[in-house]
Amino acid sequence: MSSTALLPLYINGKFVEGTARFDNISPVNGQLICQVSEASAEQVAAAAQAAEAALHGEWGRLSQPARSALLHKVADGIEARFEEFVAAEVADTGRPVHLARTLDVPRAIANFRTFADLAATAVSESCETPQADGGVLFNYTVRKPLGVVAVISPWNLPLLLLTWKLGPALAMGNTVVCKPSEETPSSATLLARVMDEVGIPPGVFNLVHGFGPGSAGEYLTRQPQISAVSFTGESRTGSAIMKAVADGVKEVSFELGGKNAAVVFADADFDAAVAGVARSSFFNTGQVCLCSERVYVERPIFDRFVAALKQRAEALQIGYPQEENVDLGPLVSHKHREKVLSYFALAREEGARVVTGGEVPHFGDARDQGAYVRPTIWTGLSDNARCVREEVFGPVCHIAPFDHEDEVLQRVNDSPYGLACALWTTRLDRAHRLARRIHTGIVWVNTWYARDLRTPFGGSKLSGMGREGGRYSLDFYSDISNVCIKL
Ligand SMILES: NC(=O)c1ccc[n+]([C@@H]2O[C@H](COP(=O)([O-])OP(=O)(O)OC[C@H]3O[C@@H](n4cnc5c(N)ncnc54)[C@H](O)[C@@H]3O)[C@@H](O)[C@H]2O)c1
Ligand SMILES: N/C(=C\C=C\C=O)C(=O)O
Repeated sequence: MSSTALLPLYINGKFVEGTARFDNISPVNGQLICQVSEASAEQVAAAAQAAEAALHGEWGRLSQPARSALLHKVADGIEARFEEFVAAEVADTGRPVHLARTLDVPRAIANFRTFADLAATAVSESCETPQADGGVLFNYTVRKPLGVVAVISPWNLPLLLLTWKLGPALAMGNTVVCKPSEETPSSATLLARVMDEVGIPPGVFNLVHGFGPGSAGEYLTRQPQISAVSFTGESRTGSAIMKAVADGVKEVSFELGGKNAAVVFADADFDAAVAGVARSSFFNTGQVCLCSERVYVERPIFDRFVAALKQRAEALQIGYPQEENVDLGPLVSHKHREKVLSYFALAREEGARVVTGGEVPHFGDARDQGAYVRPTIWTGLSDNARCVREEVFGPVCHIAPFDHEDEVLQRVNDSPYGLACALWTTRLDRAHRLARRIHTGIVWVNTWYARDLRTPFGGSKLSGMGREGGRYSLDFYSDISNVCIKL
């Protein structure tokens, strides 16, 4: 993309420029990728008004099969532009090309197809209530659109997480105003082109770019037409959004931060556990809410595990996105790297032993102007250390030994977050027993980030509110009514 290009907004079926603009900078080499339109408060309001009007137009009259068929066309449109979406995601995030090709873009396609089909095949509940007079009440459930949904998404899996919300929101007949992260505007803008080409009616899908507080994100949460906010991002942002929509009592679905644990028992398949924890700690340069930043290893194998994970971490290839065997790209921005480096410094202050990493790699080429860090492993910190309790959101984990099942369960649950946990053990009786006692929304056993889109996804405590996935998404993105008929 030319550095003089300007990414537009998409409001009521038209591509328009914002009243201001901001730079989109490559995290690979610090170069300007393009400029991005920043939506004004008036433009965000226009998008919300267009979305409300569209509910009462052609879109509101479409049957469920017709709506689902249109969403399959959106998926077809993404497929037709597959490499363009890969390029957009790679440009903004610096991720390996092979990761965008195997995760981000395929999941965007799956998100639309899965929820188009789930909505088209969903059945509703009914029940009969005998009456004292011999009559019967016949009850049945109806799912109606919520209305206008604000979709606010983060930068770590930009297209995947935007479409994870868009798929069900549109499938259930809502209209949307989307505000992707200021760090990753490109793939959302390309999606607007697909929506336009497919013929999604004007106002059904709207895209506004900008920042959070005092910008498009905050403006969007304060629009009276919004019926619900589906947000993924930091926990403190979730709190701010909750305050913004409180007066209007708007529904919210929050997928927030995490400080997830991996627990490796001595009976685990050792090589599988090492490979699994290397993936769960360093995947996407540690920029996944589900990553394991806390690792607990049963004492008999602790030293051997630390040495093996160190070897794995040091073998990871840090490089340009298009390199065949690249494992890690940069962090998403210099600003985010400053946050991660601040935790690298804090860990030393808190007394960590830096097993590997903890610094910026030197390449001797353009990547030195990027936002790279080395994959990092700490040991030796107490459970109360900030680096063990606070989300870093980078390629880093702290490994601690444990001796007993009840001890490690207490330590895993001793967190203000409750998103995910990965257990590595061949004792499946123990895995089942622990899984129901771990306070997270997701527990993986001998795997990590394996996803079935029909399952509930979300976290407890500071990790979120509500569940999305399968029927949970159909329910969240619906206004559910009971109809009761006296027969
Ligand atoms: N639970 C999950 O499924 C999940 C998934 C991905 C990321 N995350 C979390 O997201 C965070 C990283 O993403 P991020 O840095 O983009 O998060 P962030 O909260 O800084 O920003 C997320 C989005 O919210 C917008 N925003 C910020 N402040 C806002 C406000 N006051 N009102 C309205 N919108 C606002 C941003 O512009 C962006 O589009 C990490 O904490 C990570 O754990 C969670
Ligand atoms: N919501 C999902 C992933 C979240 C990743 C967090 O960074 C998903 O896979 O559907």
